[in-house]
Amino acid sequence: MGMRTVDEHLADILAALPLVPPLTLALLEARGAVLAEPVEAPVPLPPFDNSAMDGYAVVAADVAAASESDPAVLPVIGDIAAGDPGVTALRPGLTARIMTGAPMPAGADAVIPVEWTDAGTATVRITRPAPPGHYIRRAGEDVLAGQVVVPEGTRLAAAQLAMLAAVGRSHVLVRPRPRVVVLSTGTELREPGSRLAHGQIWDSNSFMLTAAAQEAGAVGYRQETVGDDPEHVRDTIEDQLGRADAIVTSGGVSMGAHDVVKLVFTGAAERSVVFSKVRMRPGKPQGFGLLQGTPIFTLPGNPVSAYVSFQVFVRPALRAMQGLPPEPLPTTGAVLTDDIKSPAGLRHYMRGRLSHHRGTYSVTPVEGQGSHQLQSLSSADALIVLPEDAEAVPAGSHVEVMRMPS
Ligand SMILES: Nc1nc2c(c(=O)[nH]1)N[C@H]1C(S)=C(S)[C@@H](COP(=O)(O)OP(=O)(O)OC[C@H]3O[C@@H](n4cnc5c(N)ncnc54)[C@H](O)[C@@H]3O)O[C@H]1N2
Ligand code: MOO
Repeated sequence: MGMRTVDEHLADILAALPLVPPLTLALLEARGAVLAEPVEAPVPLPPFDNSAMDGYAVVAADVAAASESDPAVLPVIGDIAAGDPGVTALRPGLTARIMTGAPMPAGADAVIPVEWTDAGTATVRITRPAPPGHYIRRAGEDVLAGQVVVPEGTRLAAAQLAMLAAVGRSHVLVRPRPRVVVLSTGTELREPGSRLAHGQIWDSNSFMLTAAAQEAGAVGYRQETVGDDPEHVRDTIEDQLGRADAIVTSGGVSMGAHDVVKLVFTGAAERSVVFSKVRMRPGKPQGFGLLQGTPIFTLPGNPVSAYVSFQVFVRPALRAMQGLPPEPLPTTGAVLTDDIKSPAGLRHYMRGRLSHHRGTYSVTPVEGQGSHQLQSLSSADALIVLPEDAEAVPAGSHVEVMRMPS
């Protein structure tokens, strides 16, 4: 149970994590999942040459001399709508009306937008010339047949789902969002909406951690809180192993006489959970292990400690379980507005508020940096990350800041 650094603790977690097994999902079910196969286009996109405008398909040479004063007048032999092949070929001296997305007829080599014409339906007067190729979208100019359009390891959002549909895929092989079961422990905890007796508080961590799991791209399942009864805690967690890809608990991991999570998993049968002290503030007491192969993160109970622990360890881990790089929250550089002190030897995460002037961020620590002070977390939008060797950091210093999800 020696002290270890944030980086060491995260590296141990990442080394032990399993990947979520891949499965095949329908496209809209796959949003937020990570592609587990490279997807290739079976055909080029567009699949055929087509019109970029509503107008007239022509042989460019027929309109080369057209002008306002001397328009080209051509017979219109029919209409070509998108999805309807209609006219399939055009001889010189003729034209066909064509709509955006409709296939170009053989023989035509340009499209004249309707705005350059009198919009005629039997014959049309064209008042401007166009070079060959004008307003034609060529087959394959978006994607070539056989091209990988979405690589393996891509998280699927709206744009990628569109790409997959556009190459004809209804289902894809993905690593789904991990299912994260969240459990708060503590006999003092009551459900929000119920009455408190002296010494009791409303459970906030399980709501926070479930939402944070969702923000990290996982599926969060909140459990009702459990008291400091080891049997009950063990049974509840074991019951969840079947449906969880990961378990996150809060509370019961420090030095108290009733630190139930620690008690349960320090027993002989469950030695795979390791409890450690990490050189960070807040978030010193941490636990991590595998229960029958399922990762469990036992986070400290102080709400801000639980939040910071989640963002620093659990968020990257959930990404890694889907095969994504284990990146932290998005970070930015900012100029500190106030003098601050930081404990030597610990990585320090302070709640702050970012502001932006003329391309530069500045960050102001918020009042109330105790690990029980949720109001300052709730009013913050950033975590200021102060390295282990920082002690007195004056206003004007450049600091690294993690942006909290909003
Ligand atoms: N003698 C020592 N005491 C403590 C140490 C230590 O090293 N030596 N470490 C302190 C630090 S740092 C932290 S962080 C906490 C971690 O404690 P636990 O993980 O055992 O958490 P609890 O004791 O269960 O709770 C701590 C605190 O947080 C409140 N809490 C817990 N769960 C919730 C919840 N779901 N919603 C809202 N608030 C919650 C709880 O009531 C306590 O006030 O230990 C220090 N002690
Ligand atoms: O580490 Mo505790 O997390 O400082 O409050």
